[in-house]
Amino acid sequence: MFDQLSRPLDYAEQLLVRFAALARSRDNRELQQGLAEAAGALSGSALSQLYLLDVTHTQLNLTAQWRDGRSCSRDGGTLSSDYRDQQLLQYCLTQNRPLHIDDLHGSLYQTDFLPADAGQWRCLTCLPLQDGEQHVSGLLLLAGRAGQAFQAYEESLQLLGNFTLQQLQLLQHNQPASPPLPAVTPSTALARSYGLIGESTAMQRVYQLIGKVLHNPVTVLITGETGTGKELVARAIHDYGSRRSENFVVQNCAALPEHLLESELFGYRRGAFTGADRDYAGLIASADGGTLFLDEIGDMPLSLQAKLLRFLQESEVRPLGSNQTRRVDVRIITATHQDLQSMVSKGLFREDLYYRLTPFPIRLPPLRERGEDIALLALRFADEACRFLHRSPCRWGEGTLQQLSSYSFPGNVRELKGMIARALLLCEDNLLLPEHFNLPADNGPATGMNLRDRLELVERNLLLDCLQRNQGNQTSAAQELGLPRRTLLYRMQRLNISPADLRTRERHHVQPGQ
Ligand SMILES: Nc1ncnc2c1ncn2[C@@H]1O[C@H](COP(=O)(O)OP(=O)(O)OP(=O)(O)O)[C@@H](O)[C@H]1O
Repeated sequence: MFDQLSRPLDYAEQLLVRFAALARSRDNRELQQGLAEAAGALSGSALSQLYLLDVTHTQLNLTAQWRDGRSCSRDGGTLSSDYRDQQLLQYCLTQNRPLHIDDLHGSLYQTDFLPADAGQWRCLTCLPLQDGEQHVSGLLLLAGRAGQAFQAYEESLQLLGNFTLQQLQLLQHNQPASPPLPAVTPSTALARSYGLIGESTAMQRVYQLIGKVLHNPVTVLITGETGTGKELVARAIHDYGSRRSENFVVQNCAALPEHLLESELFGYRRGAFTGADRDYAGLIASADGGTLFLDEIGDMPLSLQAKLLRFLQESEVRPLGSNQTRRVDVRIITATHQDLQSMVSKGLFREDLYYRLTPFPIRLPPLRERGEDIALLALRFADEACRFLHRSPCRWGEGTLQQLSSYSFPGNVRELKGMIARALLLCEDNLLLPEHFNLPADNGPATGMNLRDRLELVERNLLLDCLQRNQGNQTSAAQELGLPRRTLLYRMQRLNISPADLRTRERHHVQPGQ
């Protein structure tokens, strides 16, 4: 474990001291901060961060940070981040594999979860951490401004991190139960809601549908706008179904370029392509006996769709570079915010795959169709957040919940959850008032576009601007954006940007900057 270190005995001694200090700690925050500090001090990294998953395992929160020799957990206001937008963090969590990046400038991954830094971050190591039940529940991240090798610390810091997570679990078990929620009496409906919040008729219908597929392996397609809880439903089907003791594996099909997605899903043999330095079984094989959740299935490239269809028909995988197939028993759940049927009619999605994926669709209603759930969700999220922040339960000022309930939430439940977390940090004396939610005066669904559509529009315009500035030269545009060229091409393909778009734009627009 210590063979790559220059002074292994000194290091082992310091490591023991840190283990002992963490074992003595009886306070959640102190434990988390203690781990971040220990990881930074032991590895000599300029930055160390600890991320922990919330109880639903869908939200990743930055809970402790140690930077340049001091703790700074409160630096950036709220430190929560939705990890689905952070491919690097998501990769380590869902694959349970450490990731080392020596040169962040040439990397494919976004790293905007790192604090802004004048000197810029050069290298990074991200380690998945497991709790007492061997579930991946957090991440320990190290970053440096100079080229440093953190690999040597991987094993020992992972042990220290796993130990800390187990200590946190022990502390939690010993804590008294939190007081009951005001005004919300748990109803029988909640008991049948598979961990999801909502008592509206629309959500009751969703619970009924979930109940129908728990104990059979039918393929399920979950549709709905962004942030409506699609992944949560997929997890519920797995967690409450007969496969719960096996793996639940998640892959976002929009998160990786085609060739990477293919090798992630189907695996590869050593030497199958440059960089394949070992055998890798792939996600489908690792979900054997369990469930594979393919999010954003509408973004899966056509050639890969053919391969997925073959897998669905034959239940066999063949890793890249291998001529041997392996039989697997995997339940597939897919999700999309797109209209797959119209994609089929436009030739963007295979019709045969569409029929294979949709024997049992579940549509998740947007929050504006179940306004009566908003207050319930808000109360529960506020309670969870107070517990997380070690505060007593908050109070709600007059009219606050009513005002919240009349907002149309383009970002759905995710937006509501973020709003509550922010309001709790802004409020005084634990009293939530309408002004803490920063709701726009007029919030009609005026544009008809949801958050994702709006973000895509911004990204599309940004890429077109940059391409136009570089006279359509993709290499220079990629350089200006600090992206590898293949990432730029991949994003252009996703956003349907073609040379014709650029020509049309040139005819109708003045040059950017003029
Ligand atoms: N009914 C619900 N009860 C409790 N929490 C919910 C519910 N619906 C969504 N959430 C929370 O909202 C956030 C977004 O949920 P989730 O990621 O499952 O949505 P999604 O539809 O898969 O989003 P995307 O389309 O962006 O992938 C998560 O933090 C999740 O825990």
